[in-house]
Amino acid sequence: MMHTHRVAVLGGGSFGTVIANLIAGNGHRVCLWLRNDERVGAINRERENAEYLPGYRLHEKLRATTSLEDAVSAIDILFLAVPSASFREVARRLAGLLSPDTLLVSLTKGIEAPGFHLMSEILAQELPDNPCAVLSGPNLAGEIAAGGIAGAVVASRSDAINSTLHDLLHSERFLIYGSGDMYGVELGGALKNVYAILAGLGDALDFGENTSGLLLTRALSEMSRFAVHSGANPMTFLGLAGVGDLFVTCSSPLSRNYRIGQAIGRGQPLAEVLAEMDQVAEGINTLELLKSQAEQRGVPMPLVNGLYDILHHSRPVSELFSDMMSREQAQDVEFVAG
Ligand SMILES: NC(=O)c1ccc[n+]([C@@H]2O[C@H](COP(=O)([O-])OP(=O)(O)OC[C@H]3O[C@@H](n4cnc5c(N)ncnc54)[C@H](O)[C@@H]3O)[C@@H](O)[C@H]2O)c1
Ligand SMILES: O=P(O)(O)OC[C@H](O)CO
Repeated sequence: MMHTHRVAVLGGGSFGTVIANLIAGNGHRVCLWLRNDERVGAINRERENAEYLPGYRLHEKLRATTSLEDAVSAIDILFLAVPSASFREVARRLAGLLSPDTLLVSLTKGIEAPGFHLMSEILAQELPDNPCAVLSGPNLAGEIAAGGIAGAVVASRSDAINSTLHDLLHSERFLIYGSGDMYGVELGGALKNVYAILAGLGDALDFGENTSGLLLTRALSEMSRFAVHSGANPMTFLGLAGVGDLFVTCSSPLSRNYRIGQAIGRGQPLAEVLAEMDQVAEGINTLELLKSQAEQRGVPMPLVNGLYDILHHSRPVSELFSDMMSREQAQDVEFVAG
Protein backbone atom coordinates (compact mmCIF):
# COMPACT_ATOMS: atom_id res chain seq x y z
CA MET A 1 0.00 0.00 0.00
CA MET A 2 1.23 3.51 -0.82
CA HIS A 3 2.59 5.53 2.09
CA THR A 4 0.83 8.89 2.09
CA HIS A 5 2.57 12.06 3.24
CA ARG A 6 1.35 15.38 4.60
CA VAL A 7 3.07 18.06 2.57
CA ALA A 8 3.30 21.84 2.51
CA VAL A 9 4.61 24.03 -0.30
CA LEU A 10 5.64 27.57 0.55
CA GLY A 11 5.27 30.04 -2.32
CA GLY A 12 2.18 30.06 -4.52
CA GLY A 13 3.83 31.25 -7.74
CA SER A 14 4.09 29.16 -10.85
CA PHE A 15 6.54 26.48 -9.74
CA GLY A 16 5.24 26.07 -6.19
CA THR A 17 1.73 25.60 -7.55
CA VAL A 18 2.80 23.02 -10.14
CA ILE A 19 4.82 20.94 -7.67
CA ALA A 20 2.03 21.10 -5.07
CA ASN A 21 -0.46 19.90 -7.67
CA LEU A 22 1.75 17.06 -8.92
CA ILE A 23 2.10 15.79 -5.35
CA ALA A 24 -1.64 16.12 -4.72
CA GLY A 25 -2.24 14.23 -7.97
CA ASN A 26 -0.11 11.40 -6.57
CA GLY A 27 -2.57 11.05 -3.68
CA HIS A 28 -0.98 13.14 -0.89
CA ARG A 29 -2.60 15.99 1.01
CA VAL A 30 -0.85 19.25 0.21
CA CYS A 31 -1.16 22.70 1.69
CA LEU A 32 0.01 25.61 -0.46
CA TRP A 33 1.05 28.69 1.49
CA LEU A 34 0.79 32.13 -0.04
CA ARG A 35 0.35 35.60 1.34
CA ASN A 36 -2.60 36.92 -0.61
CA ASP A 37 -6.07 36.32 0.94
CA GLU A 38 -7.96 36.80 -2.29
CA ARG A 39 -5.82 34.35 -4.20
CA VAL A 40 -6.11 31.78 -1.43
CA GLY A 41 -9.91 32.13 -1.54
CA ALA A 42 -9.94 31.84 -5.33
CA ILE A 43 -7.67 28.77 -5.34
CA ASN A 44 -9.83 26.97 -2.79
CA ARG A 45 -13.08 27.96 -4.53
CA GLU A 46 -12.23 27.88 -8.22
CA ARG A 47 -9.48 25.19 -8.09
CA GLU A 48 -7.25 27.44 -10.17
CA ASN A 49 -4.30 29.78 -9.50
CA ALA A 50 -5.46 32.09 -12.27
CA GLU A 51 -2.80 34.76 -11.84
CA TYR A 52 0.07 32.36 -12.52
CA LEU A 53 -1.37 29.34 -14.30
CA PRO A 54 -4.73 30.16 -15.87
CA GLY A 55 -6.71 27.08 -16.90
CA TYR A 56 -4.58 24.67 -14.81
CA ARG A 57 -7.00 22.59 -12.76
CA LEU A 58 -5.92 22.09 -9.16
CA HIS A 59 -6.48 18.76 -7.45
CA GLU A 60 -9.01 18.37 -4.63
CA LYS A 61 -6.24 17.24 -2.26
CA LEU A 62 -4.55 20.64 -2.60
CA ARG A 63 -5.70 23.42 -0.33
CA ALA A 64 -4.31 26.93 0.04
CA THR A 65 -3.84 29.02 3.17
CA THR A 66 -2.29 32.32 4.22
CA SER A 67 -1.41 30.95 7.65
CA LEU A 68 2.13 29.58 7.85
CA GLU A 69 1.32 27.78 11.12
CA ASP A 70 -1.67 26.11 9.52
CA ALA A 71 0.31 25.18 6.39
CA VAL A 72 3.10 23.40 8.25
CA SER A 73 1.06 21.80 11.00
CA ALA A 74 1.45 17.98 11.13
CA ILE A 75 3.43 17.76 7.89
CA ASP A 76 6.39 15.50 7.22
CA ILE A 77 7.72 17.11 4.01
CA LEU A 78 8.05 20.82 3.26
CA PHE A 79 8.92 22.38 -0.10
CA LEU A 80 10.14 25.96 -0.42
CA ALA A 81 9.40 27.73 -3.72
CA VAL A 82 9.95 31.38 -2.83
CA PRO A 83 12.55 33.49 -4.66
CA SER A 84 16.10 33.36 -3.29
CA ALA A 85 15.82 36.97 -2.07
CA SER A 86 13.01 35.94 0.34
CA PHE A 87 14.29 32.47 1.18
CA ARG A 88 16.10 33.21 4.44
CA GLU A 89 13.26 35.36 5.74
CA VAL A 90 10.78 32.53 5.13
CA ALA A 91 13.14 29.88 6.56
CA ARG A 92 13.52 31.99 9.73
CA ARG A 93 9.78 32.17 10.18
CA LEU A 94 9.71 28.36 10.33
CA ALA A 95 11.88 28.17 13.45
CA GLY A 96 9.88 26.50 16.22
CA LEU A 97 7.06 25.46 13.87
CA LEU A 98 8.49 22.18 12.56
CA SER A 99 9.21 18.76 13.93
CA PRO A 100 12.93 17.94 13.52
CA ASP A 101 11.90 15.02 11.29
CA THR A 102 10.31 17.25 8.70
CA LEU A 103 12.22 16.99 5.43
CA LEU A 104 12.93 20.36 3.79
CA VAL A 105 13.21 20.54 0.00
CA SER A 106 14.31 23.63 -1.89
CA LEU A 107 12.86 24.26 -5.36
CA THR A 108 14.55 27.65 -5.63
CA LYS A 109 17.19 28.22 -8.31
CA GLY A 110 19.09 31.19 -6.98
CA ILE A 111 21.91 32.36 -4.73
CA GLU A 112 21.72 34.64 -1.71
CA ALA A 113 23.65 37.85 -2.17
CA PRO A 114 25.75 38.34 0.94
CA GLY A 115 28.01 35.31 1.29
CA PHE A 116 27.05 33.54 -1.95
CA HIS A 117 24.85 31.07 -0.07
CA LEU A 118 22.89 28.34 -1.81
CA MET A 119 19.41 27.60 -0.46
CA SER A 120 20.48 24.32 1.20
CA GLU A 121 23.11 26.29 3.10
CA ILE A 122 20.46 28.74 4.30
CA LEU A 123 18.32 25.80 5.47
CA ALA A 124 21.29 24.26 7.29
CA GLN A 125 21.96 27.59 9.01
CA GLU A 126 18.39 28.50 9.93
CA LEU A 127 16.91 25.03 10.58
CA PRO A 128 19.95 22.90 11.44
CA ASP A 129 17.97 20.03 12.99
CA ASN A 130 16.00 19.23 9.84
CA PRO A 131 17.19 17.05 6.96
CA CYS A 132 17.21 18.77 3.59
CA ALA A 133 17.24 18.13 -0.14
CA VAL A 134 16.90 20.04 -3.40
CA LEU A 135 15.02 19.46 -6.63
CA SER A 136 16.19 20.81 -9.97
CA GLY A 137 16.10 20.10 -13.69
CA PRO A 138 14.49 21.23 -16.96
CA ASN A 139 11.13 22.16 -15.47
CA LEU A 140 9.36 25.06 -17.13
CA ALA A 141 6.27 25.34 -14.93
CA GLY A 142 3.94 26.36 -17.77
CA GLU A 143 4.82 23.30 -19.80
CA ILE A 144 4.33 20.91 -16.88
CA ALA A 145 0.99 22.56 -16.20
CA ALA A 146 0.04 22.00 -19.84
CA GLY A 147 0.60 18.26 -19.32
CA GLY A 148 4.04 17.88 -20.89
CA ILE A 149 6.34 15.10 -19.68
CA ALA A 150 9.31 16.36 -17.64
CA GLY A 151 12.08 14.98 -15.47
CA ALA A 152 13.85 16.31 -12.40
CA VAL A 153 16.67 15.32 -10.11
CA VAL A 154 16.36 15.20 -6.34
CA ALA A 155 19.62 15.53 -4.47
CA SER A 156 20.49 15.02 -0.83
CA ARG A 157 23.11 13.34 1.30
CA SER A 158 20.94 10.27 1.85
CA ASP A 159 19.63 7.58 -0.51
CA ALA A 160 16.66 7.11 1.81
CA ILE A 161 15.66 10.78 1.39
CA ASN A 162 16.04 10.54 -2.39
CA SER A 163 13.91 7.43 -2.39
CA THR A 164 11.18 9.12 -0.30
CA LEU A 165 11.12 12.05 -2.72
CA HIS A 166 11.09 9.73 -5.70
CA ASP A 167 8.02 7.94 -4.37
CA LEU A 168 6.31 11.23 -3.53
CA LEU A 169 6.87 12.97 -6.86
CA HIS A 170 7.42 10.34 -9.53
CA SER A 171 4.63 9.74 -12.03
CA GLU A 172 4.14 8.85 -15.69
CA ARG A 173 4.55 12.52 -16.57
CA PHE A 174 7.16 13.58 -14.01
CA LEU A 175 10.22 11.35 -13.88
CA ILE A 176 12.43 11.58 -10.83
CA TYR A 177 16.13 10.72 -10.71
CA GLY A 178 18.45 10.83 -7.68
CA SER A 179 21.84 12.37 -6.95
CA GLY A 180 24.17 12.64 -3.98
CA ASP A 181 25.67 15.89 -5.28
CA MET A 182 23.35 18.39 -3.64
CA TYR A 183 25.76 21.29 -4.14
CA GLY A 184 26.30 20.59 -7.86
CA VAL A 185 22.59 20.08 -8.57
CA GLU A 186 21.69 23.30 -6.81
CA LEU A 187 24.48 25.27 -8.45
CA GLY A 188 23.51 23.96 -11.90
CA GLY A 189 19.94 25.24 -11.49
CA ALA A 190 21.12 28.67 -10.38
CA LEU A 191 23.94 29.22 -12.88
CA LYS A 192 22.07 28.24 -16.02
CA ASN A 193 19.74 31.26 -15.55
CA VAL A 194 22.65 33.57 -16.40
CA TYR A 195 23.36 31.80 -19.69
CA ALA A 196 19.64 31.79 -20.56
CA ILE A 197 19.77 35.60 -20.58
CA LEU A 198 22.69 35.40 -22.96
CA ALA A 199 20.89 32.90 -25.19
CA GLY A 200 17.77 35.09 -25.37
CA LEU A 201 19.94 38.03 -26.28
CA GLY A 202 21.67 36.03 -29.02
CA ASP A 203 18.36 34.85 -30.46
CA ALA A 204 17.01 38.41 -30.62
CA LEU A 205 20.11 39.35 -32.56
CA ASP A 206 19.77 36.36 -34.90
CA PHE A 207 22.95 34.61 -33.90
CA GLY A 208 23.26 31.59 -36.22
CA GLU A 209 22.84 27.99 -35.10
CA ASN A 210 26.59 27.43 -34.99
CA THR A 211 27.02 30.46 -32.76
CA SER A 212 24.23 29.24 -30.47
CA GLY A 213 25.88 25.81 -30.30
CA LEU A 214 29.17 27.48 -29.42
CA LEU A 215 27.52 29.59 -26.73
CA LEU A 216 25.65 26.70 -25.15
CA THR A 217 28.70 24.45 -25.07
CA ARG A 218 31.02 27.11 -23.69
CA ALA A 219 28.32 28.00 -21.15
CA LEU A 220 28.24 24.38 -19.95
CA SER A 221 32.01 24.34 -19.79
CA GLU A 222 32.12 27.63 -17.89
CA MET A 223 29.43 26.78 -15.33
CA SER A 224 30.86 23.34 -14.67
CA ARG A 225 34.35 24.80 -14.32
CA PHE A 226 33.07 27.14 -11.62
CA ALA A 227 31.06 24.40 -9.88
CA VAL A 228 33.83 21.82 -9.94
CA HIS A 229 36.26 24.42 -8.62
CA SER A 230 33.78 24.88 -5.75
CA GLY A 231 33.55 21.15 -4.99
CA ALA A 232 30.73 19.86 -7.25
CA ASN A 233 30.88 16.57 -9.14
CA PRO A 234 31.58 17.24 -12.86
CA MET A 235 29.22 14.41 -13.88
CA THR A 236 26.30 16.37 -12.44
CA PHE A 237 26.66 18.78 -15.36
CA LEU A 238 25.97 15.98 -17.84
CA GLY A 239 22.65 15.36 -16.09
CA LEU A 240 19.22 16.97 -15.81
CA ALA A 241 20.32 19.76 -13.49
CA GLY A 242 23.27 20.61 -15.74
CA VAL A 243 23.02 20.32 -19.50
CA GLY A 244 19.31 19.37 -19.29
CA ASP A 245 18.23 22.56 -17.60
CA LEU A 246 20.77 24.68 -19.46
CA PHE A 247 19.44 23.46 -22.79
CA VAL A 248 15.76 24.06 -22.04
CA THR A 249 16.23 27.43 -20.39
CA CYS A 250 18.51 28.64 -23.18
CA SER A 251 16.03 27.73 -25.88
CA SER A 252 12.57 28.54 -24.57
CA PRO A 253 10.59 31.79 -24.54
CA LEU A 254 8.71 30.21 -21.60
CA SER A 255 11.84 30.97 -19.55
CA ARG A 256 11.73 34.37 -17.91
CA ASN A 257 15.51 34.67 -17.96
CA TYR A 258 15.56 33.94 -21.69
CA ARG A 259 12.80 36.54 -22.25
CA ILE A 260 14.83 39.16 -20.38
CA GLY A 261 17.72 38.47 -22.76
CA GLN A 262 15.42 38.71 -25.78
CA ALA A 263 14.03 42.06 -24.63
CA ILE A 264 17.51 43.48 -24.04
CA GLY A 265 18.62 42.15 -27.43
CA ARG A 266 15.74 44.07 -28.99
CA GLY A 267 17.07 47.23 -27.40
CA GLN A 268 14.90 47.58 -24.26
CA PRO A 269 16.81 48.99 -21.26
CA LEU A 270 17.40 46.49 -18.43
CA ALA A 271 15.64 48.63 -15.81
CA GLU A 272 12.52 48.82 -17.97
CA VAL A 273 12.51 45.06 -18.63
CA LEU A 274 12.75 44.33 -14.91
CA ALA A 275 10.04 46.84 -14.05
CA GLU A 276 7.64 45.07 -16.43
CA MET A 277 8.39 41.62 -15.02
CA ASP A 278 5.87 40.42 -12.39
CA GLN A 279 7.62 37.09 -11.73
CA VAL A 280 11.06 36.29 -10.42
CA ALA A 281 13.94 35.93 -12.91
CA GLU A 282 16.87 34.91 -10.75
CA GLY A 283 19.57 35.24 -13.44
CA ILE A 284 20.09 39.00 -13.14
CA ASN A 285 21.14 38.84 -9.48
CA THR A 286 23.01 35.59 -9.99
CA LEU A 287 25.08 37.20 -12.76
CA GLU A 288 26.40 39.89 -10.45
CA LEU A 289 27.16 37.45 -7.64
CA LEU A 290 28.76 34.95 -9.95
CA LYS A 291 31.01 37.53 -11.55
CA SER A 292 32.42 38.67 -8.23
CA GLN A 293 32.71 35.12 -6.81
CA ALA A 294 34.50 33.88 -9.93
CA GLU A 295 36.96 36.75 -9.62
CA GLN A 296 37.54 35.98 -5.94
CA ARG A 297 38.00 32.27 -6.66
CA GLY A 298 40.20 32.90 -9.71
CA VAL A 299 37.92 31.03 -12.13
CA PRO A 300 37.94 32.41 -15.70
CA MET A 301 34.38 33.09 -16.89
CA PRO A 302 34.49 35.07 -20.14
CA LEU A 303 30.76 34.68 -20.92
CA VAL A 304 29.74 35.90 -17.48
CA ASN A 305 32.09 38.86 -17.76
CA GLY A 306 30.93 39.63 -21.30
CA LEU A 307 27.23 39.53 -20.34
CA TYR A 308 27.87 41.68 -17.27
CA ASP A 309 29.57 44.33 -19.39
CA ILE A 310 26.73 44.27 -21.93
CA LEU A 311 24.06 44.70 -19.24
CA HIS A 312 25.82 47.06 -16.88
CA HIS A 313 28.41 48.92 -18.96
CA SER A 314 26.57 49.15 -22.30
CA ARG A 315 29.28 47.15 -24.01
CA PRO A 316 28.23 46.23 -27.59
CA VAL A 317 27.02 42.63 -27.94
CA SER A 318 29.41 42.25 -30.88
CA GLU A 319 32.22 42.29 -28.30
CA LEU A 320 30.81 39.33 -26.36
CA PHE A 321 33.27 36.94 -27.88
CA SER A 322 36.30 39.21 -27.74
CA ASP A 323 37.53 37.89 -24.35
CA MET A 324 37.19 34.35 -25.65
CA MET A 325 39.05 35.24 -28.83
CA SER A 326 41.88 36.93 -27.02
CA ARG A 327 42.28 34.12 -24.46
CA GLU A 328 45.19 31.83 -24.84
CA GLN A 329 44.16 28.50 -26.23
CA ALA A 330 41.67 26.93 -23.84
CA GLN A 331 40.78 23.26 -23.38
CA ASP A 332 37.50 22.11 -24.88
CA VAL A 333 36.33 19.75 -22.11
CA GLU A 334 38.74 20.82 -19.45
CA PHE A 335 37.26 19.22 -16.34
CA VAL A 336 37.38 15.82 -18.02
CA ALA A 337 40.89 16.41 -19.29
CA GLY A 338 41.94 17.42 -15.77
N1 LIG B 1 8.68 28.83 -12.94
C1 LIG B 1 9.47 27.82 -13.28
O1 LIG B 1 9.36 27.29 -14.40
C2 LIG B 1 10.49 27.32 -12.30
C3 LIG B 1 10.95 26.03 -12.47
C4 LIG B 1 11.90 25.54 -11.59
C5 LIG B 1 12.37 26.34 -10.55
N2 LIG B 1 11.91 27.58 -10.42
C6 LIG B 1 12.45 28.38 -9.31
O2 LIG B 1 11.51 28.43 -8.27
C7 LIG B 1 11.61 29.66 -7.55
C8 LIG B 1 10.23 30.30 -7.54
O3 LIG B 1 9.87 30.48 -8.89
P1 LIG B 1 8.40 30.69 -9.40
O4 LIG B 1 8.43 30.43 -10.85
O5 LIG B 1 7.38 29.95 -8.61
O6 LIG B 1 8.31 32.26 -9.14
P2 LIG B 1 7.07 33.20 -9.15
O7 LIG B 1 7.56 34.57 -9.34
O8 LIG B 1 6.05 32.63 -10.11
O9 LIG B 1 6.47 33.00 -7.68
C9 LIG B 1 7.19 33.27 -6.52
C10 LIG B 1 6.15 33.38 -5.41
O10 LIG B 1 6.83 33.60 -4.18
C11 LIG B 1 6.10 34.58 -3.47
N3 LIG B 1 6.96 35.27 -2.52
C12 LIG B 1 7.95 36.15 -2.76
N4 LIG B 1 8.51 36.58 -1.61
C13 LIG B 1 7.82 35.94 -0.62
C14 LIG B 1 7.89 35.98 0.80
N5 LIG B 1 8.78 36.75 1.43
N6 LIG B 1 7.03 35.23 1.51
C15 LIG B 1 6.13 34.46 0.87
N7 LIG B 1 6.00 34.38 -0.47
C16 LIG B 1 6.85 35.11 -1.19
C17 LIG B 1 5.59 35.54 -4.55
O11 LIG B 1 4.50 36.29 -4.09
C18 LIG B 1 5.19 34.53 -5.63
O12 LIG B 1 3.87 34.08 -5.44
C19 LIG B 1 12.66 30.49 -8.30
O13 LIG B 1 13.89 30.39 -7.65
C20 LIG B 1 12.75 29.81 -9.68
O14 LIG B 1 14.04 29.95 -10.24
C21 LIG B 1 10.97 28.09 -11.25
O1 LIG C 1 11.57 30.90 -16.13
P1 LIG C 1 13.00 30.73 -15.64
O2 LIG C 1 13.98 31.39 -16.55
O3 LIG C 1 13.15 31.07 -14.20
O4 LIG C 1 13.35 29.16 -15.78
C1 LIG C 1 12.48 28.22 -15.30
C2 LIG C 1 13.15 26.91 -14.94
O5 LIG C 1 14.23 27.08 -14.09
C3 LIG C 1 13.49 26.04 -16.12
O6 LIG C 1 13.95 24.79 -15.67
